[in-house]
Amino acid sequence: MNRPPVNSLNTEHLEQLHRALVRLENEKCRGMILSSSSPTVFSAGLDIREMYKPELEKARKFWRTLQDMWLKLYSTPYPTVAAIHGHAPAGGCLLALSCEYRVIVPNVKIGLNETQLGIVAPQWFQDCMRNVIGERQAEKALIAGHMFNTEQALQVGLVDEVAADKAACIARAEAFLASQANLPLLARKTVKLGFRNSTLSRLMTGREADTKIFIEYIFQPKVQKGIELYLQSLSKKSG
Ligand SMILES: CCCCC/C=C\C/C=C\CC/C=C/CC(=O)SCCNC(=O)CCNC(=O)[C@H](O)C(C)(C)COP(=O)(O)OP(=O)(O)OC[C@H]1O[C@@H](n2cnc3c(N)ncnc32)[C@H](O)[C@@H]1OP(=O)(O)O
Repeated sequence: MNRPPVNSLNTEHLEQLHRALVRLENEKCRGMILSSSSPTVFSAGLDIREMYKPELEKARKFWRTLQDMWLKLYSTPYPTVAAIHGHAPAGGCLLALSCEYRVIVPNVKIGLNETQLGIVAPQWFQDCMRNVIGERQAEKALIAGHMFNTEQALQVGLVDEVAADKAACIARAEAFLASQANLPLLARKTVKLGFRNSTLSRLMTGREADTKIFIEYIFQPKVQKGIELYLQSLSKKSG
């Protein structure tokens, strides 16, 4: 990902990611490392400005593009690793959770923090967390909107490994891909999709309902007010 300053996910960036995933699949790619050009941020999650006083059709397109990108990422036939050498809140955490393996560096925060922002992580975000860290830990983390530090993320199983820095993180991600290289492709893909099928189907069969929930939620005046205040707090911080 290369969308400075924080790889926030707007419609255009989501479309780029989706196109890249389609191309990798068409080219029969043998593995992907999802990484960031930023030295300190993996991805800041959804671009909050896409949800602030949006036009209805633009908001719908934004959400559908996110769904398209995630459905592709979660179901890739090739192995995927997230090299998390920077913070990964909310949608950034979703990207990492959607890969098959996660390597992180020290001093990083990662988690689905939506509750803390006064919004609710959609069901499929929650499913991804549950699938990785289990029901009990996911429930606790989601209710609190907890951001895990590196050590906590490793302890709870949210990530698989800690590497010293970006170079080591990429090297460990490559090592994971190498460990998968000799597995028969069809068998590997079939098992992966078997594990992920119920989560994928839940969104695929409920896409319109999911979009409707998103639209109804973000268009509430009190939610808009919360988004406005959050945006102000973010830009005050950097200003
Ligand atoms: C089961 C039933 C379900 C029902 C569900 C119903 C409805 C669902 C409805 C809504 C769900 C919506 C889901 C949302 C998921 C998300 O991803 S929301 C996004 C959450 N992201 C965050 O909270 C991260 C915020 N950012 C940060 O914490 C920090 O920026 C950082 C990532 C840790 C990096 O810090 P750093 O110090 O390096 O950078 P700055 O903070 O100075 O930021 C630089 C610059 O970037 C802007 N910015 C940061 N994050 C975002 C963002 N996510 N979107 C847009 N812009 C962002 C920041 O404002 C600065 O801008 P500048 O002032 O112009 O320089």
